[in-house]
Parts: sequence; structure tokens; C-alpha cells
Amino acid sequence: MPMPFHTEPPYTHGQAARTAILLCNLGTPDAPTASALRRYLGQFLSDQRVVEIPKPLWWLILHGIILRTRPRKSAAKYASIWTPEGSPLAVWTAKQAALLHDALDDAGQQVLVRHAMRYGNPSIASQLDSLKAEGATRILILPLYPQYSGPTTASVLDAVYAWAARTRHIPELRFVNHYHDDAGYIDALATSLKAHWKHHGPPDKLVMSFHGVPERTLHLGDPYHCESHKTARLLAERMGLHPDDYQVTFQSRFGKAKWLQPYTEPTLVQLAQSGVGRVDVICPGFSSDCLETLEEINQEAREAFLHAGGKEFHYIACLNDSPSWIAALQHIAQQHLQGWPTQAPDRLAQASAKAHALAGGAPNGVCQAPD
Ligand SMILES: C=CC1=C(C)c2cc3[nH]c(cc4nc(cc5[nH]c(cc1n2)c(C)c5CCC(=O)O)C(CCC(=O)O)=C4C)c(C)c3C=C
Ligand SMILES: [Fe+2]
Ligand SMILES: [Fe+2]
Repeated sequence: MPMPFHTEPPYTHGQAARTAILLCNLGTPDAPTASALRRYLGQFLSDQRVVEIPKPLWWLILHGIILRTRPRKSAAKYASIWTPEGSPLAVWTAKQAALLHDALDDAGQQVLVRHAMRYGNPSIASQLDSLKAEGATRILILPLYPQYSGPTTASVLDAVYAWAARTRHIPELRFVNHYHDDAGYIDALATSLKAHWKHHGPPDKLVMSFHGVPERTLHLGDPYHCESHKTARLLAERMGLHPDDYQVTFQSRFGKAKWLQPYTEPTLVQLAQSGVGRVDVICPGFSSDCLETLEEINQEAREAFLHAGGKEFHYIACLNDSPSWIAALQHIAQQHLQGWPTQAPDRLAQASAKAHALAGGAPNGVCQAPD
């Protein structure tokens, strides 16, 4: 009796091999509730890329303290930014994938574009499984983090490698490592600033706030700090700013350890106290608005600045679905897709079917080499 060798959905005879892009973001809770936050934070904060404290000790702190108190507090913050469509991070990420697909399609490149979340849903493994089931044999992993860091970019790659480790027939995989100095990305940020300043004029100080990481990761070789500063310098140059016109800060500190400095909120308070009337805050490291920008910056930091005597606080929205950002993503994707076929699938299917007809077909009509 013939053995059923296939442990995964096989390519059916004549099915086209497809090229795909998986946009990967951090993830977000499924609902602004304490139970959803406990699940999300439990997964997020168990990742050794995110918290580099030895496991037994961290497990006790995480389960004994953090997951008992933080979910309720964080849920209240999420509730303040939640939209009828869901969490802003999830809404924007899905929209970016759809717009990137359409932009590539308009350029004559038919590729599958999906999004996945490192924590929460849809997971990286589930999206890779479904891409494979749709015939993807070449997958470009594009993390939505312009600056490389261990907790973000490397953690996405860990999830991809973990999926690959349990997959028999691994598709060709490519990874975008970073694009902190990509001209299109810098242009997209400059376009946001120009649009804002066209109506409001420039501020007394522009604060460029990046998510923080523990300072020791810099000394251990993480390029995040330097890449963030390079993004800031390129944006300033692009805007013709003098070094005194702007400041780079790091936000979202977690725990008691020293993180990258200067910290965003204390800097804003100092600026207000030293007589700076108007600040504009932009968050170039976040490709879409999320809790860290909408709540931490646009609510908490705004209040701290105004409370300390500042007069005007302008928050400049993330790149989200802005056309210049989608064009930048398209260009970044195209650079990394070079050499991979991106024609219409029906043309590939015809070529594949013809090849099989010439070769006499595959046993049982099952084909594991569709190109
Ligand atoms: C515990 C350590 C954390 C590290 C290190 C860290 C790095 C890091 N994070 C982002 C981007 C985002 N973080 C977001 C939320 C968030 N981050 C942490 C902790 C660390 N992040 C926590 C606990 C949370 C959850 C919210 C809370 O309870 O405070 C988000 C927003 C997600 C959303 O749902 O909107 C983003 C985006 C980067 C880029 C980064 C390192 C460079
Ligand atoms: Fe974070
Ligand atoms: Fe540096």
C-alpha cells in the first residue's frame, strides 16, 4: 500500500509557486480587559529577548508580582485608546499590509502580503502556515521596526526560525534586518513634519522620542541606540534643523534598571521648566500609532509638559497609512524581493502545468516542485 508521506498540505499539481511578504509587528491584546492583558503580557514578558533576567528569578517576579497587578492598570490605558475596529496597532498593521499589497499590484507585482504579530494574534506561525497552504514558496519577512533591536527584530526572527524548525519543506526565506536610514523612510517622516509645520509653523523644540531598551543592551552590542540616533540625525538634516532645534529621547521605561537616556517625560518637564513654550513630539521608531504613542505620549507626556508650565504640546502622528510611508515600504520590499518571480500566478501556473505535462506528471497528482 502506498505510504501517505505528506505531513503537510502538499502543493497540488499545477498550483503556482507564490512569492509572499509577511509584515511583522509586536502585537497587542485582543481586548482592553485585564484577562486579555494577562495573556498578552504573559507571552510578551516571558520572551527572553525582551526581559534578559535569568529565568527562575524572572518567572517568580513575573508570575508573583507583575501579572497580578499590571494587567488591570494596562487594560485601563488600552481602554482609553481602543477604537471601534480594535486596538490601533492591529488596525494600522492590517491596513499597511493591504495597502502594500495594492501598491505592489499597481506596480505589476503579484505577491501575497499578510501581517503577523510576535505576541497575540494573528501569530507568525499561523500566518506562515497559511501562506504555505496558499502556495508561498518564497517569503520575505519584513519587521515593522525601522531600527534593529534584540527585543523586536531578533525576536521576530526567533519566531520564524521556531516555525521553520518544525516545518518539513521550508520556503525560501529572506529577512529585512533594519531600514533606519532608508531614504524613503526618512522622506516619509519629513513629509509628516512638513505637513504639520505648514499649518502650525515650527516648534521651539522638536522631541524625537524612541521606545527605550535597557542601557546594558547597548554595551552588549545591540545597535538600537545608534540606529535611533542615526534616524534622528538624517531626519534633522533632511529638515535643515540645527542640533539645538531637536532632542532625541527614549520612552516607555520598564522596571528599575537604567534604560537608554535621556528619558522622554522628564526631558519634556525640564524643557517646560526652562521656558520652552511649544514642543512637537514625533515617534519615528513606531511605524504605527499604539498604546506607547497615543496614551504615553499624547496623553501622559502632554499632561506632564503642560503641568510643568509648557504652553503648547503637539503630537505628530506615526506614519500609519500615509502614502509616502506605503511607498517607502514598497521600495524596501522591492529591494529585498530582487531575483524572486513576482508575476501573475496564473502565468506561473501555466508554466508549471506545462513542465509537468512534459515530465509525465507527478505520482498521485501531487507535486512538491511546482515551479
Ligand atoms: C519589558 C521590557 C520591554 C522592552 C525591552 C521593550 C522594547 C520595545 N518595545 C517596542 C515597541 C512597543 N512596545 C509596546 C508596549 C509594551 N512594551 C513593553 C515592554 C518592553 N518593550 C510592555 C510591557 C508593553 C505593553 C504595555 C504595557 O503594559 O505597558 C508597544 C505597544 C503595543 C500596543 O498594543 O499598542 C510597542 C509598539 C520597541 C520598538 C522596543 C524596542 C526597541
Ligand atoms: Fe515595548
Ligand atoms: Fe550609540
